[in-house]
Amino acid sequence: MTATRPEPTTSAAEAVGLREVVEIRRTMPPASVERLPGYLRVLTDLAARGVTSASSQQLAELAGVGPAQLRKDLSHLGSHGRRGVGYDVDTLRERVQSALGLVVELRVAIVGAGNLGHALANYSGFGARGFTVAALLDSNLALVGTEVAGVVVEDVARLADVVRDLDVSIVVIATPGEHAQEVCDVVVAAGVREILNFAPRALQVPDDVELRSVDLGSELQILAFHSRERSGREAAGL
Ligand SMILES: NC(=O)c1ccc[n+]([C@@H]2O[C@H](COP(=O)([O-])OP(=O)(O)OC[C@H]3O[C@@H](n4cnc5c(N)ncnc54)[C@H](O)[C@@H]3O)[C@@H](O)[C@H]2O)c1
Repeated sequence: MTATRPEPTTSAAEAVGLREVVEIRRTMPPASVERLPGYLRVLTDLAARGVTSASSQQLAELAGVGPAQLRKDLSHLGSHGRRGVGYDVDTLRERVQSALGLVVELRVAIVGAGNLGHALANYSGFGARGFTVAALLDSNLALVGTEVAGVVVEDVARLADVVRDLDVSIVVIATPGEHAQEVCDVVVAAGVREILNFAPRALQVPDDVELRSVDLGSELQILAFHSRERSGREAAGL
């Protein structure tokens, strides 16, 4: 494993302060939290283009939300745009990053180095959003020792060591569904509290573990439902 630990960045933490971050997390409505990654993406793009300030109208348009919604969400961070000037892009970006806990780069391990594991490990966009794929693990010994995107695949039997040694805080499960719960149990036992599951299984985790599941198939089915509904309405002349 060649990955080195990232240097902690303190500027964002200083900008908001740990106690304030805890308070923001406690009081911010979950729906507002869900929109923060979108705001962060917009602010990161603007900063990369050298834009230093932006109005709520501009930010809202880029993020695909209403300006009133955006102002309300950002007010939970204690950020209020200045009339005629708007928001300072760098300061707001630091606040959003800080509220999301991205003051240090978070280290992710992917369990399952198959098609999906490869695709995720090769995705170059994580770095810009505060994540490093630090480890890739698999039970297939033919894959162990091979390299994907500069990361050497480890035996999943070493998961607890890898989590500890590489300071992994988020694990992505990309194994077949029938193995996902056993993998999940090992991940939880290794002390990981944030899990992103791609396997088509409803996983059971303790209350203090945050589990999110991604299911592109369900998303497509929902789009298919809307497509059918629209065709039906059009056919009926409604
Ligand atoms: N959520 C989505 O939108 C979405 C999209 C694509 C795939 N998937 C799911 O992601 C999973 C992976 O898909 P894929 O195409 O990469 O499959 P794949 O068969 O190419 O890869 C699965 C990998 O998991 C490994 N594995 C099996 N059991 C394991 C265990 N106990 N511990 C560690 N590794 C183990 C296998 O050796 C293999 O390398 C599947 O469950 C699939 O249904 C979900």
